[in-house]
Amino acid sequence: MPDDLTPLWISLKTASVATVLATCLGILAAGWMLSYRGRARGLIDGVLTLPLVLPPTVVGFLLLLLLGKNSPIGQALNYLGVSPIFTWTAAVMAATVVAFPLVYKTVLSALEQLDSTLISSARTLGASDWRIFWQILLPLVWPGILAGMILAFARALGEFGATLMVGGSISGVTQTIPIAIFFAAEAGRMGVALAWVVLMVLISLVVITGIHQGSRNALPRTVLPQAGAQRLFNWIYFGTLKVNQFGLIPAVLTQQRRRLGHPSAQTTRALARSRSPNGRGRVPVDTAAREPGLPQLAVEAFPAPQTMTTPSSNSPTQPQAAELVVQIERQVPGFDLDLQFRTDQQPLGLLGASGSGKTMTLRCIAGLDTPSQGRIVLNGRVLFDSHKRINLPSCDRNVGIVFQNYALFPHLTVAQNIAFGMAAIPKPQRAADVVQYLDMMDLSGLGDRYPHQLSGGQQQRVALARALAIQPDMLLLDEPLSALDTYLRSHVEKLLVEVLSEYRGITLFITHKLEEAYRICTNLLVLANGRILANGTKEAIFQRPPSIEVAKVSECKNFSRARRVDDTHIEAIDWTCQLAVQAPIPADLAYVGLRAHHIQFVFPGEQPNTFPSWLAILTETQHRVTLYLKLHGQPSGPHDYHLQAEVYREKWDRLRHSPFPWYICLDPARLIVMPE
Ligand SMILES: Nc1ncnc2c1ncn2[C@@H]1O[C@H](COP(=O)(O)OP(=O)(O)OP(=O)(O)O)[C@@H](O)[C@H]1O
Repeated sequence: MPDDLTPLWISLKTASVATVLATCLGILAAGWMLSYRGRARGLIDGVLTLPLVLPPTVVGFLLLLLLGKNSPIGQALNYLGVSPIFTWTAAVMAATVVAFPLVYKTVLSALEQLDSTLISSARTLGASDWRIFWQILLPLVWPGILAGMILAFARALGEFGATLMVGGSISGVTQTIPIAIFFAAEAGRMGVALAWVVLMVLISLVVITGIHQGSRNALPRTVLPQAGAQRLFNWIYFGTLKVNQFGLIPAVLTQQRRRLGHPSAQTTRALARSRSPNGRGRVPVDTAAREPGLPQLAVEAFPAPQTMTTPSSNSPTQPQAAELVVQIERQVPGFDLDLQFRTDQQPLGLLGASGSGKTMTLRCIAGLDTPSQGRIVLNGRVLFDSHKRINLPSCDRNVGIVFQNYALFPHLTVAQNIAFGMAAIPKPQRAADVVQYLDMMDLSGLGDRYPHQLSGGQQQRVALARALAIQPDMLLLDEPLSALDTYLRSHVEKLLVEVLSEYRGITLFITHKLEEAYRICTNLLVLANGRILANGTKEAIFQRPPSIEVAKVSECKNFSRARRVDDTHIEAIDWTCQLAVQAPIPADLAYVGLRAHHIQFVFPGEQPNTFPSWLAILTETQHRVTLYLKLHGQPSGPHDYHLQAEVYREKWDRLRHSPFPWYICLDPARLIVMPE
């Protein structure tokens, strides 16, 4: 056994201080690197990682060059009467430098694996980069940080070469265990060296066990809130440091529930009503970039009704109509977005095939993406103007966004999620608001749960409540129902329709499903390849699609090339028939279309455009049957058909027993004529 244990205490002291320093520097460097997208990223990352791959003696030599008496830094320190070389400080520096990359790399990879929509959500909820870092990123990568710290401690504890170079082997000052082992072995004191080795092995085993535990905690994000380390972190951040912002909410919620006596859903729906076009947003009116010539924004355009107990109700002023004007271009490799549209308070549905640019449009409007050029004006407030170099950060746009994957903060409770964007509202009022949002979204009693303890539909309602809670001037809903099953979808959709009917701001609703857009939205914007194909009321787009592309997006199933015969007749080339039409025939007529459910089964000679048809094949759902019909003659196989007709089961049950041919009427009033 060694007679002098000071190397043990020096090692532990040095490794502990170095771990703390390396952790602070590593977290800061990783946080900065996460947002840095410059060209030098690879080079900077390489430099920061270098101590991990360089031999420790090289690191020590470089430190000597940097801090030695002949270096500018060394001379400056000398001038100040400080000389770190061959002191305990030098040993700490050496250990910090070699341990730093382990924290930096571990934290950076943990940050990079985080769902980016969490950061986007936090931004649109008004959080600054600093707040996002402390309240979202850091808690979520806490297990990763822990693992990085343990690795850093192990590395610092075993440090030898660099320490020897800059700290030397001063007994009782810089002589750590590895140095003590080296000199004991060199002096032939093998027993002492062995005793130090056994001690190091024991310490290393403890560290390895710690790493194992740390990595177990770091695994599934959904179990994080249950993890002890995460609880501790939440307690530190949200229970102590941020107690005023979050920690009190559950307690206040309970009090408020009692005080408010569970306000009825009817009453609390009034919350949505208060979302005026320029409601009580976080962006102070006078600090927002303003469209020249446009009237001053009303801060509280739609006063809350008497029953409403919303917190931040200011005195009512003159309402101003909600309006969003978008004129943007965005070029990325392989895709070119070029849009111009204007919308008002009526919900606008963005329809289009996958990759048509719907999400990119939303991200540009929310400030999560920057258009190459153009301008975006919301209620007279210029959010983006490439000519005037205006680009409001998303935290100042007052735009609520709901993502397809909900993007709820997994380490915060439901109440804390909803309250996240309400930092500017006084605490008691904020707590009352949260209660009302929970009630409004039929989530009463779930405020203390974590997102992973909720069903998909409940999570989506929390996401909607969280977006509404910032009282946004605009709601952006990116396929909010697509991850839900049929039952939940119709439930959440009903709630959404109710909320939107009360909401006074702009709503953009992205979906692939025409029926969903039709039920929720008043107007539709049809996109393809980054361009607008159609923009108008849903009825107009549905009844008179301006092109075959729009007709296809609007789920028209039957098309034929067409030629004009006279003012009221066309020839349907693919259907091999002449058709009477009611709509004006465009000069450059190219196609005729008919929706599957508009095909009627009639008696011969009853109506115009009636033709005999035979069944090629059919498909069925529980309610509807799709019949693939061949006109004028019997089909040669299942793929030989002209038209698809959709009928309800009851109709099919009557029709199926009728002998062929079945006579179908292509109603002149229903035929869609489309130009080239
Ligand atoms: N940051 C980016 N860099 C390069 N290409 C991008 C970027 N963001 C989007 N794109 C491309 O732009 C196109 C439009 O993407 P976008 O996500 O807007 O489509 P979408 O209509 O929302 O599709 P979906 O309905 O599948 O979500 C796609 O081809 C996509 O690959």
